[in-house]
Amino acid sequence: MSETGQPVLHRLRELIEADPDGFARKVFARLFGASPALRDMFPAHLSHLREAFTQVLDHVLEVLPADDGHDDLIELLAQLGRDHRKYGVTDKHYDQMAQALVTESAALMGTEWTQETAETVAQAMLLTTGVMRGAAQSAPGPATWRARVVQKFIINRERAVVRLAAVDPVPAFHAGQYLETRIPQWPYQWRNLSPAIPPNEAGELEFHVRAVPGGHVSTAIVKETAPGDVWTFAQAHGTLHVDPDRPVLMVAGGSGLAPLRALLLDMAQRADSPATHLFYGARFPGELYDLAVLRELATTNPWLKVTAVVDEAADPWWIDGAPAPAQWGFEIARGKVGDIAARYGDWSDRQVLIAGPADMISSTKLRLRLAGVPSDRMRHDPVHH
Ligand SMILES: NC(=O)C1=CN([C@@H]2O[C@H](COP(=O)(O)OP(=O)(O)OC[C@H]3O[C@@H](n4cnc5c(N)ncnc54)[C@H](O)[C@@H]3O)[C@@H](O)[C@H]2O)C=CC1
Repeated sequence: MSETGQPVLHRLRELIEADPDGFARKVFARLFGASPALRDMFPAHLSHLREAFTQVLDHVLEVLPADDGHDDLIELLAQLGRDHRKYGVTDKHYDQMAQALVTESAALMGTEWTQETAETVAQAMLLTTGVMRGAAQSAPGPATWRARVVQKFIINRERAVVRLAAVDPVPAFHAGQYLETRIPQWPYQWRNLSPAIPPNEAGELEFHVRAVPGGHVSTAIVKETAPGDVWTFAQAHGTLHVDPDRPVLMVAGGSGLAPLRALLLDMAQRADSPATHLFYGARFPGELYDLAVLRELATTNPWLKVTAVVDEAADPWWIDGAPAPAQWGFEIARGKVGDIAARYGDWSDRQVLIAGPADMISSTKLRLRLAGVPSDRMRHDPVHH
């Protein structure tokens, strides 16, 4: 960035900050005016999109004139470019976006818009969209791929297990990662879902889903998904993994078991799996439906130990006829799964993997840190509150 460029981008940032959403609205109006078909690729309500857009733009205008942070900015923009492939965004749209950004910046800067200002702003916007476009172009594999629902099991009124078979070639991903997922009932919504089995050559996928209160997509999966539905997947993300040279502590809350289960199934196929203790928590005994599978895994894999944890001793009326978890032979503790795990023993030499609801992840981390586990040895997926 040239020295004269710095104040220009600072000034533009300041002007946008006065009404970021208004600026975003005008940029998108211009963009969708140039490419009406693009509007159809996004959800009906664009407030989230505008919010994400203004955050990124603010970050760009802050970091570009700064002395450092450029590498992280480039990586962020590259990731954003790869993320946008699933919306059908093409090269032409990046040109239109850069143009819309420059035109709206000019309108906002009014009399401050000189030839030099114009050049600085155009350069910044072309760099931003150029990095996104470049990353999208060089991303390996297709933007999206599909799989068909072949089976669905209703566990109880809130939970279901869904099995799918891929209809397209499956891009490489690892056990423990999560996939950007779209279901036909909510065609514009993407959600991150963690497969509960490792990727395999047959292209089989399995998901364990709880209909979270107010969650449209998870509720549709539990209530409406049926064999024959075609789901669309985009990128795989996440860095949950097991290092073979250190014993493992896993803490799973509810459907957070999914990625850890995929890792355990993967570990069961290897010879060098480290000693692993899994704490599997649910609110009620009747929700510990996966203990049968874990029993089988633990029986054939002596490195695995499982402790089941429940919040409540008895099931509510709506959990009816679930098998009693004691029959699987695991110890069953009562309390919050993270508290029980932290109190159970000395984990200071362990690598720790945590998955589950956001509050469960943060409280489990805190407990374990107080119990002597270094933070940098605990892994979990990004948490969105
Ligand atoms: N990769 C991951 O980390 C995954 C995360 N999830 C997340 O899990 C959630 C769904 O899980 P559910 O089955 O509904 O779990 P749930 O609400 O039934 O809770 C299950 C366990 O988490 C513990 N827990 C819940 N809230 C807690 C809190 N505030 N503090 C401490 N412990 C708490 C409970 O004690 C229980 O043992 C969704 O929000 C979903 O996004 C789901 C799959 C994968």
